[in-house]
Amino acid sequence: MISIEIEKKLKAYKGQQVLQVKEIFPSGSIIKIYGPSGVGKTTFLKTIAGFTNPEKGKIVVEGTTWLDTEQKISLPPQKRMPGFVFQDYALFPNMTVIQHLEYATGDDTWINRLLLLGKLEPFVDHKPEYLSGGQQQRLAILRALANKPKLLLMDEPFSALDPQNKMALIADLKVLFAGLGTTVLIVTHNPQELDELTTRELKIR
Ligand SMILES: Nc1ncnc2c1ncn2[C@@H]1O[C@H](COP(=O)(O)OP(=O)(O)OP(=O)(O)O)[C@@H](O)[C@H]1O
Repeated sequence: MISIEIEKKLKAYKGQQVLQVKEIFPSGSIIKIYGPSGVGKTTFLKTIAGFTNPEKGKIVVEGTTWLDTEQKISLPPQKRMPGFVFQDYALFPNMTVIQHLEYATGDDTWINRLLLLGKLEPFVDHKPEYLSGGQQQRLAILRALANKPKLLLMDEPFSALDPQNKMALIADLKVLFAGLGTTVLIVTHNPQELDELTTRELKIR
């Protein structure tokens, strides 16, 4: 189970905006997160991962307290280590596809399964600049899955994929998430396209 209660002031251009979320997600649930532009969806994911802190809040993931502002507990990102698919991918420019995955895991069987899922086997020796936008985005997804995280945070993870690749990948991910029992939070601008995959939704207003 993942329990999240946060209150965070956003650096809004005009006025004061507060991101406020109080939710409990069962383990293994897949949640789509949506809401107006600028409401704080990306900031919400970054707060869970520990890249930024809220003024008030408590985050408990599978029995471990990641954050408790009252108790002055805030685990650093490297101790939380959820899988994270960044909106801009954040790939390593000097690493090939295979090196991105080997950096996160030594499990070659798992790496091969991921490469197949992302249709990236022909490109294992390519660095990001020699991949298309869609291939880069798929690599970002595979890298986030490489260490089989219990919690996966995805920020607009399918935005660069054509409809056919998107549908195929979503179907494969559904099976893979179920196998891992991973809880997945997916920020999307297009909630309908995730109907097949997600089991819950969270609207941030
Ligand atoms: N670390 C931070 N602390 C406080 N405010 C932040 C932080 N990072 C971003 N913000 C502010 O939070 C607001 C929301 O940004 P964010 O990117 O989270 O929105 P979003 O809902 O993901 O938007 P979009 O749908 O357009 O991607 C912006 O006004 C931004 O300036």
